[in-house]
Amino acid sequence: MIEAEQLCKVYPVALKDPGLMGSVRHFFKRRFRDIEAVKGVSFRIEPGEVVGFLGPNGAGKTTTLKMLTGLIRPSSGSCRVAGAVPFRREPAFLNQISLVMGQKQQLIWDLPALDSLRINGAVYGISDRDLDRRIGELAEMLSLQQQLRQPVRKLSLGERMKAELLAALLHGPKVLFLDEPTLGLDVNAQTAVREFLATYNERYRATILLTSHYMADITRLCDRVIVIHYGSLIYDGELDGLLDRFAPYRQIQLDLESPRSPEDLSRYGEVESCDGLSVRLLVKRSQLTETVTRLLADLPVNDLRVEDPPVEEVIGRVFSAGAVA
Ligand SMILES: Nc1ncnc2c1ncn2[C@@H]1O[C@H](COP(=O)(O)OP(=O)(O)OP(=O)(O)O)[C@@H](O)[C@H]1O
Repeated sequence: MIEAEQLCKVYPVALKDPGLMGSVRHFFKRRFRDIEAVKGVSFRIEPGEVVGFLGPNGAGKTTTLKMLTGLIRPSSGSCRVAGAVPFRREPAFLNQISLVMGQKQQLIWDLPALDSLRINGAVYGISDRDLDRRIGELAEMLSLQQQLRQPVRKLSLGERMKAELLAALLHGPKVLFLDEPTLGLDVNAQTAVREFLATYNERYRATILLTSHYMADITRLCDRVIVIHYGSLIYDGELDGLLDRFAPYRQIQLDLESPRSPEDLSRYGEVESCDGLSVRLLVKRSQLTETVTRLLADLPVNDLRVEDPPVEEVIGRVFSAGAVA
């Protein structure tokens, strides 16, 4: 459904010195610098897959999404989405895709969302009957029936994002590109959007490529993740595989009956924190059983818990390692 082959994007950026003299010089002699935002990225996504697209700020995620949706042309390489070349922006292609950007909105601020939805319906040539049915179906899935009659500016951020999703899905796209769909939402609204996307994918088998800085979105929705860093692909595979590979440590949380010094504890593993009775140790996965046995034998342990480090931390480690899968 989505194929990218050695996709590259170079942005020429004008260089201008500050101040009036800088502007004058720039007027007569323009200088440019090339920014390689995406450098030879290749991947393939099958119909119905939900794939997380991860990378630190400036990695090239939005640029890649813009190329896949035909908003910008690749500098080199090629891509196909739903069998079409995105940059040609043919109606048959546009009818099959949707792009939702968390920080951009398409609904008209002063009108009720329902009016914007009717405009979208007309743009996509959806009959009134089909449009009403589709709005009803999606509004029910999003629990948004009441709010559609209010001006968009009066909706909460979460309600607005739900209405944006409704607008983006009116024409029943087969491929959905989501750029930070839960950005800035509170925890409840994030969960609602996430659950809606999971149900939508299950019900309609839509293919979804999703970027998000919230790991809960990724762990709930995506089995597979693609990670890019400085414009290059550094991992494409199962989320679990990524965690196994980049989380070789496990965390042991200890409650002790009598305090021990960090120096004492360092022979069991890396001491992450130690405030007397409560201790957090990092231990290599391969040495976990042996270390737990030693801790229980040597120390007055009241309670012991073994935990995986948070996914955010693991992904952070992947970014800084910049390793290729
Ligand atoms: N229109 C543009 N002109 C020049 N440079 C650009 C343009 N758009 C993006 N860039 C640069 O390309 C690089 C990749 O940007 P992009 O927005 O694709 O990253 P991103 O992974 O989506 O980041 P974020 O997570 O912060 O949204 C950045 O260095 C950015 O400054």
